[in-house]
Amino acid sequence: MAAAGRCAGSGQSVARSVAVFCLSDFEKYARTQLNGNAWGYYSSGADQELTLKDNEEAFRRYRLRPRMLKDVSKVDVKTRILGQDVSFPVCVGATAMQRMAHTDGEIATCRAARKMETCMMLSSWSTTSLEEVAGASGESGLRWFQLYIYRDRDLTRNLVLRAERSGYKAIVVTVDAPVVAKRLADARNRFSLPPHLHLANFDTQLPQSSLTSDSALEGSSLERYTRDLLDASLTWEGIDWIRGLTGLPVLVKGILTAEDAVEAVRHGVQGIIVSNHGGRQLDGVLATIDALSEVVKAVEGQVEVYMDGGVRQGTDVLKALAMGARAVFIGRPVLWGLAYNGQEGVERVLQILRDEFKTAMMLSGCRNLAEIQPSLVVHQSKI
Ligand SMILES: Cc1cc2nc3c(=O)[nH]c(=O)nc-3n(C[C@H](O)[C@H](O)[C@H](O)COP(=O)(O)O)c2cc1C
Ligand SMILES: CCCCCCC(=O)C(=O)O
Repeated sequence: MAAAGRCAGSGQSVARSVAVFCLSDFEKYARTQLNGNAWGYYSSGADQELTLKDNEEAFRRYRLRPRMLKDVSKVDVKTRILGQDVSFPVCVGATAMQRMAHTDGEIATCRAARKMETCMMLSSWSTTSLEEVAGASGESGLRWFQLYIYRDRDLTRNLVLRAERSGYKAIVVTVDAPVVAKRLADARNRFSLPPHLHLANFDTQLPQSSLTSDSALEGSSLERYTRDLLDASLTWEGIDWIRGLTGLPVLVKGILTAEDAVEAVRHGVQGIIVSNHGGRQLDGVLATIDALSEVVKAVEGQVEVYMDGGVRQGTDVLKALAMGARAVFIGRPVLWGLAYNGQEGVERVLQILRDEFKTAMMLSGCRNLAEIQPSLVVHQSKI
C-alpha cells in the first residue's frame, strides 16, 4: 500500500509511494510528514522518557515457549470485550487531537475501526465531536468514550450523558492525569492546537501559544488548560459519582498496581486498563507489560483487564494475552496510520497487527484465544 493523503500536521497534500510492512515503517513515514508541533506532541513522553522507551523494550524481555504439532490449520482470533464482539483482540486507544495527523482525524479512525470490526476509544479531547464520530461510525461501530473529569461537574455529567445518548458502549475514566506531566517537546515547541482545529466536545479551548518571553516558563498550552480546568482533587468518590450517572459500564484507565486494582473492583468498575498513558505522565513507572501480571492476579477474574503501551507487533499482543489481558489498545500507531493515509492507513495498521498476531498464534500452537495460556511466556530473568 502506498501513502496518498492530505496530512493536516504539515498542511501539505502528499501522494507518494512508500511501502509499509510493519508498524515502525508507519512511524518513520509519519515523522517525514508531520510538522514539529504535531510530531513532538504525538511522539514524546514525559521528562526523560524512561517509561516511553521501556514500554517497548519490556516486551522484548519476555520470551515465548511455543508448543508444536497442534493442528493450527484453523485459527480463530475473535473475542468479546464487555460482552461485545471484536474480530481480533487489538483495539484503538484514546488519542487526543487526531486532526493534526490527517484532515479526517477521528472520522477516519472510527471508520477504520468499524471496517476492521474492532473497538475505538474516543478521547474527550477529540477534534471531532463525539456525536459526529458516532454518526460516521454508525450503529455497527463499537465505540467507548474516554473521560477526563473536569472541576466543572455539570460539564462532566453532560459529556457522559452525551456519550450514552450517542451509543458509546462504555465510559473509560482516565485516572493517571490529575495534572499534565512535564513534556519537554511540548514546552520547547510551545505546543498548541493549530487555529483551524478545536477541542470539539467543549466550548472552552486550549489557549493559543503566546510568543511572549515568559511563555516557555509557563510551558505548553496543555499545561495551562489542564491546570485551570481538570480536577486534581479527584478521588475514588469520582468513580462512584460517574457510576451513579450512567447505566454504561465504567472502566478505569491508568492503573499500574495491585492495590489500585483492588480499589477499582471495590468501587464497582467493570474493567481496568493497565496503562501508563504511553509514558506521557509519571516518568519512571513500570512498563505496562511488567505491571500487567500483578493487576490480573489482584482482580481474580472479577473484571476484565486490558493493557496499552508499546504494543507494536503481533508477538506483543500474544504476550499480553498470555499474561492475562483480555485485549490490548494501541495509541501512537493509529496516529502514524492516519498520517500515512487517513482511514486506509489506520486500517492497514490494524490489518498488519491482526495478521502478525494470527501468525504468532499459529507458530505457538494456539488455535483460539483460550489456548493462549500463561505458560506461553517466560521472563528473561527466569531463563
Ligand atoms: C498523542 C497522544 C494523545 C493521547 N491522548 C489521550 C487522551 O486524550 N486520553 C487518554 O486517556 N489517553 C491519551 N493518550 C494515551 C493513550 O490512550 C495510550 O494510553 C497510549 O498512547 C498507549 O501507548 P502507545 O502509544 O505506546 O500505544 C494519548 C497518547 C498519545 C500518544
Ligand atoms: C492532564 C492530561 C491532559 C492531556 C490530554 C491529552 C492526553 O491525554 C495526552 O496528551 O496524553
